[in-house]
Amino acid sequence: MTLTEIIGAFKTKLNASNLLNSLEKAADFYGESDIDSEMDDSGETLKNNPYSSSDSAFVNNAFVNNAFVNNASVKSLDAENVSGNRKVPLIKLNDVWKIYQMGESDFAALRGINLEIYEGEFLVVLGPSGSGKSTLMNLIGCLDLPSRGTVFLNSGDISELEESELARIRGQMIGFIFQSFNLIPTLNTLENVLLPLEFQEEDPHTAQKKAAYLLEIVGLSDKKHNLPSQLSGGQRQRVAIARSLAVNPPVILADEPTGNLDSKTGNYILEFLNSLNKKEGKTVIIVTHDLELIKYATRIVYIRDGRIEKVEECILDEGRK
Ligand SMILES: Nc1ncnc2c1ncn2[C@@H]1O[C@H](COP(=O)(O)OP(=O)(O)OP(=O)(O)O)[C@@H](O)[C@H]1O
Repeated sequence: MTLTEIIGAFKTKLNASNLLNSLEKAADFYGESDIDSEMDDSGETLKNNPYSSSDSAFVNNAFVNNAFVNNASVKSLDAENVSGNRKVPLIKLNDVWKIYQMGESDFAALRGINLEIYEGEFLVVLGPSGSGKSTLMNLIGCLDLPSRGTVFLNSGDISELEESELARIRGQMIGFIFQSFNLIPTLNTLENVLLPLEFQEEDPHTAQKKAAYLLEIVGLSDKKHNLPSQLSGGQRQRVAIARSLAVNPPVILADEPTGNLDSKTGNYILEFLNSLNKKEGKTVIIVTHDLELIKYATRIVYIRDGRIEKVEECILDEGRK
């Protein structure tokens, strides 16, 4: 199987019926009332959902059964090599160290991290400023490589991959939501959301429809032609979320997603991520120092001074689903 075929197997659709709750929340939040008109008679599909033509369900078992890379030289943790019925982790960090050079001296930002992350988790990584959260997120998101130890992404050792392969996996598998939004200042809202689709060489007409659809989901249909500088912080964050969802990635990594937002917008964004996790089955990984976020977590990883201090499993009650 080629890398393209493997990635193709992971490309999934946004399930329209499952998105309705998110849309309804968005409608409530922004005081819009025309969302119902988008539904067909059964109330289950959105007429204009450009993601609904795909034929695969979101949670695809292929995701846990295939390595990213069909390369004999890559260390593999194939299902057959795992004893019993234990699931194969989507992401696995094995004794990971990150050491930054500081002039003559070295600084170890991560010191022997061991962590397994499974498909469908809502993982919250909590820790004080400087504890290594962003460094950890960069490694989980294949944006950086460890100084020592190994990062496996769906059983493939990422350090064995060419940068071009890593970039491709990042582009198609992982939606990043950063504190700084990372929007391109010279591109308007629509163009920013179109960017990853163009990178993926999506057909221009479909790409336009997808971008418009996502801006509708995040309540910014009327801001398509605004530049980032003409948006509020919360609106920029919502554009960043729309862009991160454009290629429908199965994994969403967020670094302080509510960082500088007012509490209403922050809550809306968290509810939206929660909905993507609980209803769409997307794996959500958030690094933060905000204790408020733990109410959404299925697991909490506490990090301090570059080490995992403790890991807590969370049992969700009905009200938090
Ligand atoms: N490129 C770098 N060079 C040197 N030191 C770095 C570099 N990046 C991060 N560090 C150091 O590594 C440590 C961990 O940084 P990191 O950004 O991961 O922390 P954090 O937990 O995300 O902090 P915050 O919550 O303030 O964003 C800090 O002491 C930081 O100063």
